[in-house]
Amino acid sequence: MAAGSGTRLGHGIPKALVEVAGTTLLEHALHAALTSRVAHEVVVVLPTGDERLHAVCSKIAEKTAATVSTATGGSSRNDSVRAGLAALGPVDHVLVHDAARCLTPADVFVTVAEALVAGATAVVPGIAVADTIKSIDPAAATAPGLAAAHLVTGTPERSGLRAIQTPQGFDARALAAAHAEAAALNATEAAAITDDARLMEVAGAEVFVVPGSVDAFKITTALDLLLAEALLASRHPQPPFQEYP
Ligand SMILES: Nc1ccn([C@@H]2O[C@H](COP(=O)(O)OP(=O)(O)OP(=O)(O)O)[C@@H](O)[C@H]2O)c(=O)n1
Ligand SMILES: C[C@](O)(CO)[C@H](O)COP(=O)(O)O
Repeated sequence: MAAGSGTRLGHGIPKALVEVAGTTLLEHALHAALTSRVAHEVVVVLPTGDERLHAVCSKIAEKTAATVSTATGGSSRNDSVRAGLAALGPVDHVLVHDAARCLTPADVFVTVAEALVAGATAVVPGIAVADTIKSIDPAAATAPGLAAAHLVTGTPERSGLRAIQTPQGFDARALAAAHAEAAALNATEAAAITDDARLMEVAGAEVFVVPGSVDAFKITTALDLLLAEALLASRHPQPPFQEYP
């Protein structure tokens, strides 16, 4: 998924085109996906008409035996996922990945794919939560003199929480059906669906969490980009990547 605008990153270009260690986020993401060898077909969902990102996909397509094609994303991540699914050929399983999580190690793709092959309908990578998480009611009135404060409504037990990442893996037909049902959601309901696994939960499917990676963080703000640069400096091989499986 590479059709986002990268507003929070603030580079004024699609986030997938932003570079880390001289290579675009998109190429980093595709490098991991292709290195994992779990996919024979890759559909890259891009912003409307961005030739630079199409050029990245064309360059990579020449270096891999996998089929690499593109689709045009929509105004929301869910719209973009639907566009990608529509462009995919007939498959049993599908992994949906955020290009923004471009440093996700290849073995996370393998872990998700293996769980699908073992029979899971929906599988997401996740990591333990380091912070204490509290729920709030954003709509509740704040106390006088506490304008920026929100009343805490609960503290879920941290051991029962996971920070969820991508790639998220699914039975392809089940995911397509869940997305078809989601088209009937109103804007508020749709905005509450922040990952594909939630759609599957709403559709009544069992969703399993498998181990993710701290390297699979989502590049959202400038701080994340600094972290990505530091992480890449510790990795080998360094980009640019010369070949793909
Ligand atoms: N309409 C959209 C929105 C998001 N995405 C993708 O979904 C992933 C997660 O989205 P996010 O991190 O929010 O990316 P942006 O939407 O680009 O970021 P922002 O919200 O800051 O604009 C990203 O890989 C992004 O490219 C997408 O394909 N289509
Ligand atoms: C799909 C996701 O990366 C799982 O954590 C996350 O929900 C994407 O959120 P965003 O607001 O669309 O970046």
